[in-house]
Amino acid sequence: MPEDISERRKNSKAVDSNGPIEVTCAIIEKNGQVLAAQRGPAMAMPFKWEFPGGKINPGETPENCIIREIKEELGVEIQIKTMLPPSSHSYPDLYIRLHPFVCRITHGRIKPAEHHAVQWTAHDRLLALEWAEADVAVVKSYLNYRIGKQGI
Ligand SMILES: Nc1nc2c([nH]c(=O)n2[C@@H]2O[C@H](COP(=O)(O)OP(=O)(O)OP(=O)(O)O)[C@@H](O)[C@H]2O)c(=O)[nH]1
Repeated sequence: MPEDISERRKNSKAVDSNGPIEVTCAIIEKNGQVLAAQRGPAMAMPFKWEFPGGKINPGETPENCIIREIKEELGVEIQIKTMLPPSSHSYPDLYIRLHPFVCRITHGRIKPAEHHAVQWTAHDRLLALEWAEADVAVVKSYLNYRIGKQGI
């Protein structure tokens, strides 16, 4: 991976306190589609679409974080296929860095515990969704990755 987050966390408290909140997200693939998740009405950015995931806990690797978050949020186990480059975004009150993992489900049936809705979405429909701002760059990065891999 391009950057060792836990190493950076250990080495620099100052960078940490001013740096982005590190968030993992899962781009879960199945049959040429991707799972998008819709935020609920009571959440920040209500009804925006995002990739399931969440904040990296202290001492946790990004890989362990995404596996834990997907179990908590969707009730399934995943296998990581690859990771895409991290993508930073500043909201007015929040600075985050998203760490996207391309994954597949290995066990279980999806049962969303936190999201308003989830939707399998074809690649050519992805950009039509109303994504949380930070995710637009992630979607584009994913589509470029797919084009580079095999064409879509
Ligand atoms: N999980 C996730 N969070 C995203 C995405 N895009 C994006 O801007 N975010 C933001 O990143 C932050 C992640 O927080 P979260 O609420 O999902 O993480 P969490 O479950 O660990 O949080 P919590 O324990 O505080 O509830 C939120 O402010 C969320 O709005 C995305 O694609 N996936």
